Amino acid sequence: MSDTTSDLLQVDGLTVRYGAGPVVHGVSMGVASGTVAALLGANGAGKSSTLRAIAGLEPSQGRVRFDGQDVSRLSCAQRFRAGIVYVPEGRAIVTDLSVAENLTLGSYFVDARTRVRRQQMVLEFFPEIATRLKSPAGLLSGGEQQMLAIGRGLMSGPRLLLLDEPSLGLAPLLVARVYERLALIQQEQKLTALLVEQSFHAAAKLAARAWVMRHGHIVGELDAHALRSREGRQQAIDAYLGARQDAAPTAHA
Ligand SMILES: Nc1ncnc2c1ncn2[C@@H]1O[C@H](COP(=O)(O)OP(=O)(O)OP(=O)(O)O)[C@@H](O)[C@H]1O
Repeated sequence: MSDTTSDLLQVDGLTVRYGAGPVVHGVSMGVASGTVAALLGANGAGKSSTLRAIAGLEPSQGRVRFDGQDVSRLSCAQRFRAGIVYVPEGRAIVTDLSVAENLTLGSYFVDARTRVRRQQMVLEFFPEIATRLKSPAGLLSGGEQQMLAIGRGLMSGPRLLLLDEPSLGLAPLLVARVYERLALIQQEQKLTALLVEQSFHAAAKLAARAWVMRHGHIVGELDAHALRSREGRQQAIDAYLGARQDAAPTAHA
């Protein structure tokens, strides 16, 4: 597993349990500063639980280090203030509030000047919502709501963005559009992000590293080369399905 001192996020032996048995079993991973990494896997593999535990939204065992500091005992609010920002799946925006108000929610604790600057930046990345600032967020299309959810995350000035399945429920064209924007943000803002995806295709274009989860375990790790090769794709699919245990993807660090 990747675990170098240059990693902004280091996770060691993370275990999450809701009832008796764990749904995430001792997961370890590292995300380097300025890179996007992905957690891949089928429904119920434990991806969201892992991401939510890193954000401090689920109780967990193991260690989460952020920028060299052990944040394992910090609350989700303290982790948020440290710069760990979780963008939930399902475009969890406040539908009754306007687009502008939703963006403000993401920057509640910053001064007005910073808020204006960040909003300008977000609207440049997502011009689709720039003309809809006064509309109730619930009237946006699915893709626009996802853009708003990511935009709200960016408003808080994240040092690490935790993106829970940005492609969920979107048509392929919209998935491509959302991922294009994420690539642009990564390029221009040197964003560090860990994203959870079921769609290998979507994540493979953006991520520099990925882990495949199955039944709460990491069963494979892919580097940028493997993510973009046909062979790597097949290995990941096999690992998703548990089809060829002997062919699970291996590290290319
Ligand atoms: N709050 C909860 N209480 C009890 N069990 C839960 C809870 N959240 C998730 N689980 C269970 O934990 C396991 C892992 O779920 P998780 O959502 O982390 O998987 P996932 O890989 O993100 O799946 P999906 O892609 O469908 O969201 C599943 O068996 C799920 O039913």
